[in-house]
Amino acid sequence: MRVKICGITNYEDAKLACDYGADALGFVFYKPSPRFIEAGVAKKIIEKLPPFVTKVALFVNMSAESINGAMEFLKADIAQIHFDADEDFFSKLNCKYLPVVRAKEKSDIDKFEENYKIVDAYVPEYGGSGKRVALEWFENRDNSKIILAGGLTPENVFEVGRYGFYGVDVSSGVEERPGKKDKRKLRKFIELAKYGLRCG
Ligand SMILES: O=C(O)c1ccccc1N[C@@H]1O[C@H](COP(=O)(O)O)[C@@H](O)[C@H]1O
Repeated sequence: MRVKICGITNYEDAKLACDYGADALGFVFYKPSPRFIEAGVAKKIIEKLPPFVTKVALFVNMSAESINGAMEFLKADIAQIHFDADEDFFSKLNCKYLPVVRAKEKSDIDKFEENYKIVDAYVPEYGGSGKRVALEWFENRDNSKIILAGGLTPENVFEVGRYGFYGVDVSSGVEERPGKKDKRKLRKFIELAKYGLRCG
């Protein structure tokens, strides 16, 4: 499984995640989040990252025009659209994007059927809440275009291996405090998600 580590706020955490084998890093451009990062700071981190790590910029409730501008400035690879948006909105984006389904019920996970997408648990406030999606919703279906998010930790990531997800996305579950990653949790999460599950 591919692993995205979200909520990167500093180069030290970004470097550690890359060294441990993360496939993607996420930067949160949503001011109320404790993981919010200024665009200028994120840009400097992105410039230093290795070429084979995908740089993801996460947006909440922003216009397509503002997101296009931010993506151009950041030189990030993918925009994570962490709010409900319609086709008209997506058609205005000039960049690669990942829609997020904030799932309240099982039928929600079928949205954006043709796209790669993130499925996160619905919470009224946005993101990084640690709330989980019900895993039984993913039984007996093709999950190969789904990146599972929501409440994943080094302790529970082994549970998701058998569902055939494209990847997993974690933010709060690998932190020592909001906005700061925990070295041991980062390493354990990435190793278990990427390699541990194959043998187990
Ligand atoms: O990480 C944040 O602070 C955040 C803020 C606003 C929207 C989304 C956010 N993070 C995303 O939320 C999910 C689940 O996070 P967690 O692992 O449960 O803490 C994930 O997709 C993050 O990218």
